[in-house]
This record gives sequence, structure tokens and C-alpha cells, in this order.
Amino acid sequence: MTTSTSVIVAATAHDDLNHVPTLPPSTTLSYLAEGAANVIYRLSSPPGAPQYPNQLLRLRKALPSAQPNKLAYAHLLHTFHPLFPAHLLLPTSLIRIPPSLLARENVALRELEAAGKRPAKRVGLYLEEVDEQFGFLIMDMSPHPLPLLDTTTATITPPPSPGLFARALAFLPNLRTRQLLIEFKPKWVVQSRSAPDGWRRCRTCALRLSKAQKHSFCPLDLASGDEERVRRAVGFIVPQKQPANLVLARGMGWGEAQGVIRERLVRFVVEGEMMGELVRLHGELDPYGPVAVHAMGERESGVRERFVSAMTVRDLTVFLRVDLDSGEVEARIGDLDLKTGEAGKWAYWAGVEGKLAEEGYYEGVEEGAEEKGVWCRP
Ligand SMILES: O=P(O)(O)O[C@@H]1[C@@H](OP(=O)(O)O)[C@H](OP(=O)(O)O)[C@H](O)[C@H](OP(=O)(O)O)[C@H]1OP(=O)(O)O
Ligand SMILES: Nc1ncnc2c1ncn2[C@@H]1O[C@H](COP(=O)(O)OP(=O)(O)OP(=O)(O)O)[C@@H](O)[C@H]1O
Repeated sequence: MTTSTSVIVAATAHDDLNHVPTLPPSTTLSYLAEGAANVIYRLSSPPGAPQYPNQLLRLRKALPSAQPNKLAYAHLLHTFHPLFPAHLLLPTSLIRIPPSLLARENVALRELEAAGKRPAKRVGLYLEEVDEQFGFLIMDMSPHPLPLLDTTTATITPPPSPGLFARALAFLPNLRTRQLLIEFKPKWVVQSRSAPDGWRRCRTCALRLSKAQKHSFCPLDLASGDEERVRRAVGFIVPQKQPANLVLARGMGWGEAQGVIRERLVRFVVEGEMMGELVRLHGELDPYGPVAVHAMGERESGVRERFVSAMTVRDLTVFLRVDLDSGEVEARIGDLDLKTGEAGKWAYWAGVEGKLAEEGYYEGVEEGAEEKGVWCRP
């Protein structure tokens, strides 16, 4: 709760990187989630201290390939944000983090880990304490909770473990919601310029097949503008399971709700500007393809710089907050973390192209290709 003496710190971009506000050490962080490179926290501050409503803190882990946040933020502000209309971007600002807070949160991460509450694949990696003084404040895209459950119009469909669900609600009653957060990476929405002329699969689907990864949507479908193809892609983006806190309208089952959400997303993708923007950027930033750019070496620094920006754009995350009542889809682009091409990445990017072409994944001539039935070229 804010008080009259509280300061609301808005998530606006600070152009002056020499005057970045400091997060007060009295701020309490609670672990929300983590990816490979960052941990995401909710913030709460004592009365009278600066407040951070609707914002999360993103702190980076100690990974050799990662860049300090101040540098990453400068790239975000000057390289990536100008590429997109402002309303499509996840509002992000830089905040100085007291060293004591990073040390404290690393102790907390170890405790969380010991209690089995960190994802197994993330254990053993902690926040960067030595070479980091900053974090990102990002807009919280979590579903807004319902103020009070309206039992005349809504009902909670219990998931398979009703006992567990009841206990969770008892502890977290304010988390019941009519919204859901969907996140996905659109990946390569334009075919790689390094693909052979006879390609039948896009770079993303071909790579997934070569790595025997789970089948997912084809980015070319998603960006096609064709309603049927977009619907096919969106089918992979809508969650399979009902989120535990999602309250459905009385009488509506999850299957029906999935259909409603799917159609909302189809309209958003087909009629919204985001896919068009991504397609345009892919073409502009990487007109040559990874193999040709790798072969240019250090000579063409401008081309290389634009290429690494293209790789960042290809790996960004789209956060969609879908409101079941209004039908509104609020969309924000995040995870625009600069790729430097270091740590063997240039060779990796060119190598992927070589492998997909040589092993037949682009043309769909590898062993068992027909049974897989993955054909991206219309
Ligand atoms: O090579 P790709 O297309 O599989 O993308 C990698 C991602 O794989 P996925 O999206 O799951 O297919 C991969 O994602 P995951 O770690 O699999 O979640 C990374 O984002 C990786 O980037 P970086 O090495 O962390 O900078 C990504 O590598 P880049 O190619 O974007 O550098
Ligand atoms: N703005 C946000 N609002 C709500 N949840 C978020 C937000 N940003 C991140 N999260 C949650 O935190 C998770 C990890 O965040 P993020 O993707 O930034 O981490 P990362 O380490 O950069 O990921 P990657 O594995 O792609 O490198 C996300 O998958 C999402 O569940």
C-alpha cells in the first residue's frame, strides 16, 4: 500500500545512466520465476519508502556469456527500443542494486534450492554479485487478480487435485483472476537467407526436428497473415492446462475457454501490427543470412552489427495478457538481450545452417521425413 510520503517509481527509461536511482535495501524481494539467465522478483517496500507498483525486478545470473546490466540497458535503449513502436515494448528501467541485497538474495536462492523450490535445471547458478551493480525494473505482465470472486457469474473449475487447489487458494486468495499470461518466442518469422533454394521447412522447424525437440508452431504460419495458418500456430501457444487461478464464467469448461482464447489470439496476430513489425525487421536487419555474414568476417562491421541485432530480435519473448471479460490482448515485447556473437556464437549460427542443409532438414529429405509431416512452405 502506498502512503502520502511514498514515492512511486515509474518504469520509464532513464537516458542519463549516470543518475540511476538505487533500490532501498529495505525492499523485500520475493522470487517469482527464473529463466536461464535471469531471476525475476516481486517487490514490496515498507510504508514511506519508494514503491514499485506493477513492476518486477530482473536480476542477472553469473554466466560467463552475460553482459553487465548497465551495458545491456544502454543497448536496449539505443539499439532495440527504437526498432519498435513504444506501446509494443515491455517498459523497462535501470535500477542500482545495493551489494548487500544481491548477497542476501543469493542466500535466499540457496535456501529455495535446498527446499526443492527452484526448477531442477536451474540449480547451482546464482546472481552475479561481483561484477553487477544494476538490475532491470520491468512491467509486471502477471494476470491482475480479481478483487472479489463474483459467485453469481463466475465459478472456479477445480484442477485435478482439489485439495491442493483449496490450500493454495487459502494462502493466495487474491490470485484468482480472469486473465492469463501467455508467453512465446516468435523465433524466425522469415526464412533464413542461408536456406537452400529447395527448402520445404523453415529454419525454426528444421532446427527443432534436427534436435528432436517437441513439435511446436511454425513461425512462418504465425506471420503468414492467413487465418487458417495463424490458427494452426496459435493452437500451440494457448496453454494445454487451465492455469490454477483462472476463474471461468459459470458453465464454461476449459475446452470452450481455450477456443475463445485461441480466437482472440488469432485476431490479435492477424489484425495487430506486431507480426508485420517483426517480419519487416528480420528482412532489414539480416538481408544476407548467417553463412554469408560469417564469411564476411570482421570486414563488414555494420553488417555484422545489424546481424547480431537480428539474432536478438529472433530470440525475443512476447508477453500477452489476455482478459477473458473484455477480450483485450495486451502485448509487450521483452527479453531483448543483446547477443554479442561471442562465446562461439558466430560459428554456431553459421554451423546450424550448414547442418540443416547438409543433413536434409531444410529440404525435408532426412530419414523419416515424410512421417514427420512438417512442411512449412505453403
Ligand atoms: O539457436 P536457437 O534458435 O535454438 O535459439 C536458442 C534458444 O533456443 P530455443 O528458442 O529454445 O530454440 C535458447 O533458448 P533456451 O535456452 O532453449 O530456452 C537460447 O535463447 C539461445 O540463446 P543464448 O545462447 O541464451 O543467447 C538461443 O540461441 P540463438 O540462436 O538465439 O543465439
Ligand atoms: N514482465 C514479466 N511479467 C510477468 N512474468 C515475467 C515477466 N518477465 C519474466 N517473467 C517470468 O519470468 C520468467 C523468466 O524471465 P526471463 O525470460 O526474463 O528470464 P531469462 O533468464 O532471460 O530467460 P531465458 O531462459 O529466455 O534466457 C519468464 O519465463 C516469465 O515466466
